Amino acid sequence: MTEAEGIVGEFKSLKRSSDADLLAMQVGDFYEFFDEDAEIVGEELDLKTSKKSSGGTKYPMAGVPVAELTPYLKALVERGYRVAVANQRETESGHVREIERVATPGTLLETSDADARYVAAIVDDGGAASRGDDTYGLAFADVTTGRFYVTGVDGDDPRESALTELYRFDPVEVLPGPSVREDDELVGTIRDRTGATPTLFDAEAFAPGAAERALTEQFGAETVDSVGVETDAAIRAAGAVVAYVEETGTGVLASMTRLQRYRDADHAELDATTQRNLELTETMQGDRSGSLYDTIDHTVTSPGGRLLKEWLQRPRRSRDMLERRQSSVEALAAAALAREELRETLGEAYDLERLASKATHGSADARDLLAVRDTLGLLPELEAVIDAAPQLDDSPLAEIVDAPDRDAAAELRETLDAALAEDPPSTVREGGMLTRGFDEELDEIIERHEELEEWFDTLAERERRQHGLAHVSVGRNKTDGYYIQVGKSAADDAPDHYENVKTLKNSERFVTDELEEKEREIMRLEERRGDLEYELFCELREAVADAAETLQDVGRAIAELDALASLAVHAVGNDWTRPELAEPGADVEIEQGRHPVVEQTTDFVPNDASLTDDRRFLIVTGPNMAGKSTYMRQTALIVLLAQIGSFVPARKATIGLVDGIYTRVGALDELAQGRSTFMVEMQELSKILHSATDESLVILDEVGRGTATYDGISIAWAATEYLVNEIGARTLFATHYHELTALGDHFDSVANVHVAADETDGNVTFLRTVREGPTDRSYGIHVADLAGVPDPVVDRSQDVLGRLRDDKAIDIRGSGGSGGSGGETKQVVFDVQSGQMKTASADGGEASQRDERSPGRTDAENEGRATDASDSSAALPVDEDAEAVLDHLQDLDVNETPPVELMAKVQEWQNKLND
Ligand SMILES: Nc1ncnc2c1ncn2[C@@H]1O[C@H](COP(=O)(O)OP(=O)(O)OP(=O)(O)O)[C@@H](O)[C@H]1O
Repeated sequence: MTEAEGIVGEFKSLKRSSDADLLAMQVGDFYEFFDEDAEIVGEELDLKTSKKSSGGTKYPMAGVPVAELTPYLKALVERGYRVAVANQRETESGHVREIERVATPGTLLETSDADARYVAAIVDDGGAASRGDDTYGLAFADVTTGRFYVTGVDGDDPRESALTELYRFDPVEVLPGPSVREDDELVGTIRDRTGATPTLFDAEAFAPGAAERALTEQFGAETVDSVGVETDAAIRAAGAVVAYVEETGTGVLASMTRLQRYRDADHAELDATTQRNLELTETMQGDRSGSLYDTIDHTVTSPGGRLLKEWLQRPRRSRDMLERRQSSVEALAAAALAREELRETLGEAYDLERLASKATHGSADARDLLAVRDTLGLLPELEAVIDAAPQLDDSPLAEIVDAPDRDAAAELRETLDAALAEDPPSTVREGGMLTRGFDEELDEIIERHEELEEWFDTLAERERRQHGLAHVSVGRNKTDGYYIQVGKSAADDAPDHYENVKTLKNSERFVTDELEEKEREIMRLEERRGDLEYELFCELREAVADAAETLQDVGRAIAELDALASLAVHAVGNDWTRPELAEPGADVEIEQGRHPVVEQTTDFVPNDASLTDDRRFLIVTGPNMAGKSTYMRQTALIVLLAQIGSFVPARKATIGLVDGIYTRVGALDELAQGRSTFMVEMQELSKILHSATDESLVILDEVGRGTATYDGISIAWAATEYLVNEIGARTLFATHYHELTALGDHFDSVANVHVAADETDGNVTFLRTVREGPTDRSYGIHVADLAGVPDPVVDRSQDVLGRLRDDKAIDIRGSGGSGGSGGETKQVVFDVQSGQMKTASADGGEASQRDERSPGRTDAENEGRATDASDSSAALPVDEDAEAVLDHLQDLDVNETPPVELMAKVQEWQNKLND
């Protein structure tokens, strides 16, 4: 077998032993890909492929230098490949190659972006699903920082809760458990919502026994017990993630020191839809810029930024902890100079969590350790800044900086300080990383090395003097080693013991025995120095890895200070105030509140919002574009900000804490996912009606808009009753269905407000002011005009609207309209009973039969009269069919009928009436 055959054969058998998509195998100074892998890599990365002969066959081959593997690996993983990496080791019997790791999206350590990279596992509690009370277990590990979270979700809609958790962590790779992987729809939704790559990991790893073993081995049985990972599914998910991280060989298990179980009782529920609707981390268009996070983020470190984002996505419910954050923000807001000093110091911090993780998997170099040293060194500085400012010193900030194990941190810092050279190279094998005085043997080597260097440095001068040589110099290069170089003109004077090794155009190169001996010595020293330094460096790196937990604590303290300072900066710069926090479920009262994002770019008109016992449910009306959505979102955002411990954009605010914020806002285009907009709207409504409690905040924007007017009104009406009677959530409900404002008269806790607009001589001015009571007009046509709808259409709609208002028949313009024949003008009336247009005779025909007191209005009539629900059936025209429909309607229990069924029924009745 030739060498090449051997290598391709070895490649293939290694490849077979792994389930990776591609294999990069080290062959000397290169990582090589062969055969199909070479073709894929060549194509994906635009890499040149060559041919390697093997057993009469030519195989494609592509290679990258060992030192340059990282960017290639990253690019391949980002394109969705799992890449196994086989390294070459020298043994007495030759090269041995073994797969040491598999790089996958979730275990790719070589990342430069600041966001966390989670690998997640999701486990379905098996057979329980059929009993309708299934539980999902979820685990998340960020291999770049060692963070590890685990949870179990159940409740009414565990599937949705599981998806919400996944959306929140936004993993890059997901390991679906055995039954989840058969659930194509779930796996598809996970992929759609998170963009994570699903990986089918060994089903065995998800088995309860194996998973529990992996978990206790990693974190210790006591930790697992005390953290209370009680559900089987959670243990299975967590165990599988541990096993996966171990199997992919990243070597970061050691940095996963803490198992964090988060309980939902600690957090306010904020589902994926609401996070999107409130544009927390990206806008509805998917831009980061213009999101709440983007607006309020003034952090100066990436861990600080990560933490602030996490706070926004996971608001808290504990008043105590929030008030502590508030006090810190308040102190930082008051002490401007100290705050800036603190931020300046924080700005020098490196990402300790990431560095700890790099140290544990052995990829940290001396510069990384220097970064650890310097960042640890910031702790006393931060403490000094806090100590020196009385406001800060009296605040919880002092405890934050004191929380990590300060002695351990100081000790590690000193060790690193005593060891590391000030400007180390990025290589770890060639010496130069450690400082003098750290190791005696190393010092001796360095000293002797310096002596020899000195000897070489002065050699030319000595030779010149001793042998009277002109034009002599001493140099060193890779091929010739050290040499004495003499200019051509003086070469003849070279002494006899000079041995010529090379002739160049203008000079000759010589060596001497002494020079060669010194050269051998300096090479020996350099090799020894490289080895010794590497050895000592590895010990040092291990000491850092051993202190991973301390580093994570310090990193966390720095992140927290940074996030709090960021909140203070924003509060001061935007005139925000500290909200008063009240009991869960208590009143929300906001004076002169503003929208935190819109106020950045607009001359914002502040508004009050008060959700108190006699007005827990606000119906918000007002013309299109008036500012209803803005008003509702700003209320939700102010509550959210209060629940991360931030100040809020308002003159004054009291926030009764919420256990969750639920929103149903606008129509997202989900048609791509094969669901109709109205179906999505109803699913979101259904989720809210299932999940909200009397401690929740609910924001509904135009529920029911996506269907026929009557269905819409009915659903909105029934949902309101349910929210008021059964749930009692604090709610803001914007609607164009003027009919709903009548609910204010029926329920003590329902109140009407409207966003005001002025109309003078047909010109509408939006006042952006929220006033009590329902609106009287809608101004939809004015908005159409603003939007550039052609004048004839705008004018014509004015005309139609006028006729509708006056209950007059409308003439159908043009010819060939439905029922029209050749150019003749027809008249129609809008029959409010059927929701249909009916052709009218010239004298008003059917129109005259209409019941003038009918309550229903069309969309275009929203500005119309309030409905008196109580007499709405009083004078309906009744024929046999209509009577049957009415009977059905009366018998129907709206609360008990699913929306889809309701739709079908309404459709059926309409058909009947049309017939
Ligand atoms: N209080 C305010 N001060 C200044 N500008 C505002 C205020 N409220 C809303 N706006 C601006 O008014 C515009 C319309 O607001 P918004 O979308 O909230 O209206 P809307 O009543 O919900 O409209 P529609 O009924 O058509 O959905 C937005 O561009 C917004 O920035």
